Amino acid sequence: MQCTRKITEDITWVGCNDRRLAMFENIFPIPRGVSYNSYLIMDEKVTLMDTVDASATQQFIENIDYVLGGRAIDYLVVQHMEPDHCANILEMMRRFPEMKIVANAKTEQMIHQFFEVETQERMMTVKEGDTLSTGAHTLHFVMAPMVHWPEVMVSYDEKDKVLFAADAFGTFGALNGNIFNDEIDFERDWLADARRYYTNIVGKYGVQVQALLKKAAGLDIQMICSLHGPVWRSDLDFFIDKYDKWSRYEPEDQAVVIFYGSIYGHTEAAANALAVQLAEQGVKKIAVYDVSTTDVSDMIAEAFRCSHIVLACSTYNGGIYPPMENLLSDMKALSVQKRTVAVMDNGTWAPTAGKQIIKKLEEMKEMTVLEQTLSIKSALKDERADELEAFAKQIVDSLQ
Ligand SMILES: Cc1cc2nc3c(=O)[nH]c(=O)nc-3n(C[C@H](O)[C@H](O)[C@H](O)COP(=O)(O)O)c2cc1C
Repeated sequence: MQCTRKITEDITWVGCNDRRLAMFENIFPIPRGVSYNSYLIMDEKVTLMDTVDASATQQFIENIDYVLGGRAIDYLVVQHMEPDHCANILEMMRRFPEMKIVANAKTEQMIHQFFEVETQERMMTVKEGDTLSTGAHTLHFVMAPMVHWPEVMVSYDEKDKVLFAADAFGTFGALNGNIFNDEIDFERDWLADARRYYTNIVGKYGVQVQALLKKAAGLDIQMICSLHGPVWRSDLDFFIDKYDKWSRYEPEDQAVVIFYGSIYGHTEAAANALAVQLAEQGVKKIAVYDVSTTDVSDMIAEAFRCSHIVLACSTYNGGIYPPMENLLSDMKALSVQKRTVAVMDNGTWAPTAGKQIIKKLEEMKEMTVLEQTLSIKSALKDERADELEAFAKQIVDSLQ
């Protein structure tokens, strides 16, 4: 049974949903699944925009067969060579022997790396600024290197004013029939996953995302069709603003997130006491996470969202408690920067985690480490309430 939706008069979503995959890229948990989006442009010439993951081939074929109604595909535009989008290139080549692959030179090279295939007669190589007319529609190709991978390009359809955005503006989460942003409550149900997708997958490449946003600003875009998640056809500025903020590493909220790493619960108790102290001093919407039980991708997303981060950590074999060390190394790898950080540590004989955490923060860009640290010997005692209050106050002062 086909499962498609019309996006415009000529363009149809022929993508697929995956609610079976547990880990996207075999690393990110996706309890809400994911969609692999692909789009068919029915014009004088028929164009397919990317394909889908190998696991979704059967549904994908049913979708395109239905929309094609016996016609053949003339062009396959390959915007991104990650296997969740390119896995069906060979299948399309076999089914449509006259079909040309429209892609840039880097993409062609990757096709040969991934597949055993002869492309000489099949390639239509494009570069920045090139166009492809399919009849009423004209696609403009815009290179977007490292807006996830080096070969990435996006395509702008002049007629329907659609930006086919490759992985940009994507999100985790399978589509539940409602594929348009105005059919869902994006902010309530999708934003956290969109943030987690962006920050963990593209977060490192803020400079390249900024370059793409600048190029896109010159286009009259009425619709954004990403390779994952909903199609945007209204309120585009909401999502573009998020991308702008995330790629400039500006926090979305003046807010405090506490990440604690605790073996036996005493550092956890201190983190909870700090959260209460912050609340008493007027801070709202405080977030607290246990680094041992929270997926690091969720914490990265929260680090991008919040202006202030508290790291509270037990010392472990003379080092930083490993789940906290993992978070710190991910923060550095994904270029988390421009945050204010307060550090609290614990140790029963030589609490050194705090110093080591600060050293790691110094390796990141523009991190402001608050002067006052709080070092605990095994358990935080009531007699140190004033110290905890002062530790909280410096955070509150820096929030203003
Ligand atoms: C395997 C292990 C290694 C530890 N290594 C150190 C250490 O090197 N230095 C230290 O001062 N405390 C060390 N500790 C003590 C922890 O930091 C201790 O659990 C903490 O002081 C109490 O806080 P918690 O209940 O939050 O874990 C270690 C504890 C464990 C279980």
